[in-house]
Amino acid sequence: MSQTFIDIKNVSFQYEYTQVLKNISLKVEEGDFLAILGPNGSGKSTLLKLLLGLLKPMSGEVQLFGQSNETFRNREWIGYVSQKSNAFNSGFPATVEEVVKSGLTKKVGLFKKMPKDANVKVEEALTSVGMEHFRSRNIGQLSGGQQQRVFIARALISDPKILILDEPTVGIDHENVQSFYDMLAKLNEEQNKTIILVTHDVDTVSNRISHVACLNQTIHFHGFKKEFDTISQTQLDNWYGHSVRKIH
Ligand SMILES: Nc1ncnc2c1ncn2[C@@H]1O[C@H](COP(=O)(O)OP(=O)(O)OP(=O)(O)O)[C@@H](O)[C@H]1O
Repeated sequence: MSQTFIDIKNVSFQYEYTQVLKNISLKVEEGDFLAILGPNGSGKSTLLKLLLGLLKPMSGEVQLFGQSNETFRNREWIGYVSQKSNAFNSGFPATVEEVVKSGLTKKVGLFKKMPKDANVKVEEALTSVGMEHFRSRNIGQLSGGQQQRVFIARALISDPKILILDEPTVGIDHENVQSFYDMLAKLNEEQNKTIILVTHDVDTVSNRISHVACLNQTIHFHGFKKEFDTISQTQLDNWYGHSVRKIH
């Protein structure tokens, strides 16, 4: 039986004056490949920050691997790639290898020595995202989509159980979005990574995803991708507050 990795129980959150999330309940099981969809400002990044323990709910509780987020210590089990991580200018002085290796500091600590097999781990992580031939390249000389893959490799190097990606397809052109999802699906299927990705773009939700959650202050829908496909355009427009395109 699969294990519940994330259990969000009736969580509400507000910044000083703005109520952002109301009574959110959501479970993520081991092996899920979940897309969280919602318009700009619907609370997606805030929800991720609550999951990562960067914010605390006003009410309700977030449990990670059966433990309260407050006391959860195995942070290396969760790999996170933030929004706009792929925004280096061409002169940025770091190679792909250096960027990926820096992901190990989460596991070994900032001032500890790198493990002997660090180079092998870099190779494995880069191969997982199809970037093994770019190891010596300067990070700033890669395209947005290639940089995004490198940051996923950086998150993968500490062998997380969950990979959380905030709007990873922003800046990737349409032809490459599908191969990007294929790469994520491979991580999900072959390496059993549970994946949560956030996007405000209904268009980019690929069939490779197993589950979809629609968020706009509350969770309007959470279920299998094939159930999501049966939701009417009008219903989606209502949740979004404006017209959205759903492309099959
Ligand atoms: N630090 C903050 N202080 C006050 N309000 C904030 C803060 N961060 C976000 N907000 C507000 O909370 C709401 C939700 O923001 P959030 O970034 O979670 O939305 P989002 O769904 O990720 O949006 P986007 O798709 O544009 O990235 C917005 O109205 C935003 O202006």
